[in-house]
Amino acid sequence: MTVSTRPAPAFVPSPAPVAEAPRRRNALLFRREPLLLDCGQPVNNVRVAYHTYGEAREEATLVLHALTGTSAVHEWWPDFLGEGRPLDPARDYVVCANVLGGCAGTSGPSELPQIAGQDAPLSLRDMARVGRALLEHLGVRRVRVVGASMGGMLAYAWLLECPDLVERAVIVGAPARHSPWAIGLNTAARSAIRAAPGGEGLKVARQIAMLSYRSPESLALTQAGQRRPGVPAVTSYLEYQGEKLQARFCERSYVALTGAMDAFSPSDAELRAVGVPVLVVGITSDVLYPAAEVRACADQLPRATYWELDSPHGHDAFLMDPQELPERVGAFLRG
Ligand SMILES: CC(=O)SCCNC(=O)CCNC(=O)[C@H](O)C(C)(C)COP(=O)(O)OP(=O)(O)OC[C@H]1O[C@@H](n2cnc3c(N)ncnc32)[C@H](O)[C@@H]1OP(=O)(O)O
Ligand SMILES: N[C@@H](CCO)C(=O)O
Repeated sequence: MTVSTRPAPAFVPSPAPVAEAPRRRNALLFRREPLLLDCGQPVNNVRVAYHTYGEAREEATLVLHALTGTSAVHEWWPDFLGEGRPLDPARDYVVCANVLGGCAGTSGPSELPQIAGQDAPLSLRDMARVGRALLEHLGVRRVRVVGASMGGMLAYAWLLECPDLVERAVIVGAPARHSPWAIGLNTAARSAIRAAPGGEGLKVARQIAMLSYRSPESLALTQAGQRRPGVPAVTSYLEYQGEKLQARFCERSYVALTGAMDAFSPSDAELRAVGVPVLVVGITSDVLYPAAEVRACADQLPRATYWELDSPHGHDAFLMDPQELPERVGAFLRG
């Protein structure tokens, strides 16, 4: 593994946003042959919601979103997408799809099989196979993959499941497998959902998760003191974040996607067989996926470059405080 210590190349982002309002589209896939899920269940007619940016080409950059993300990259990663940025629609064909089992347009648990009255478990490899079908639908033959958080774990799944398609990958703030700590946090979140279905549990799940997406230092910087008399700022912050997620996300998707992440467990041999260059980025204050853990996974990849984003803001620093991350990613993608 190479550890990158070089200063990033000069990069001057344009202040201009993406020019046209991008439109979400749907593709109906697996109409004839079903998708065979890893759990053994077949699924026909999988709807995939996706955004594209730039002119259609046979080579694309595929962006993989995080747990509660959507295909609308322009909404959640503006530092990365746009003129002069690492994903530049004037130069690149950028594709992002909502994952199988999500709740932002792609077929979710209510449209997928059940086993013994429970939603069938989904895997990250199932999601990669659906992504491959979308690329075929779009006429894309080769991709550079960029994913953060759950999207980073999904990038590992792409490397293993579709090695013929991926020419390089960027993995930000993600391990190849969940630690007991990460599974424990998700277990507590799912327990909250099961204990209080209908929305209250999802709010608690988000509060638990938010603590793992920030850091002690970040909360000390942003949520010290009281918001209103007698109410610690962090308490009202977590309550508000719980309300916000409950308004925009689905608890069955939350259970399905966290379950898929927890179950993903590629072998060391699979990781050692990855043949393409991969940029792996750890975040110094990430308490969910500590940088050492992210780096240890990079160590398994024969052609990995590792770099660390130095931020006090924890796991979500890739969204809140990316600093020179866009330049690093842009330079790596350009090869
Ligand atoms: C790769 C991917 O796909 S990532 C997917 C992207 N995910 C999303 O876009 C959805 C998830 N969003 C997030 O995780 C966050 O919004 C982030 C990381 C993007 C930004 O985090 P932050 O800068 O801390 O902003 P965050 O949204 O957490 O908090 C700010 C909000 O909390 C409110 N707030 C802040 N402090 C408090 C407080 N003490 N009490 C109550 N409310 C508070 C603010 O008023 C603001 O409200 P608004 O959202 O209505 O404007
Ligand atoms: N905060 C982001 C990243 C979590 O991994 C999300 O809600 O999807």
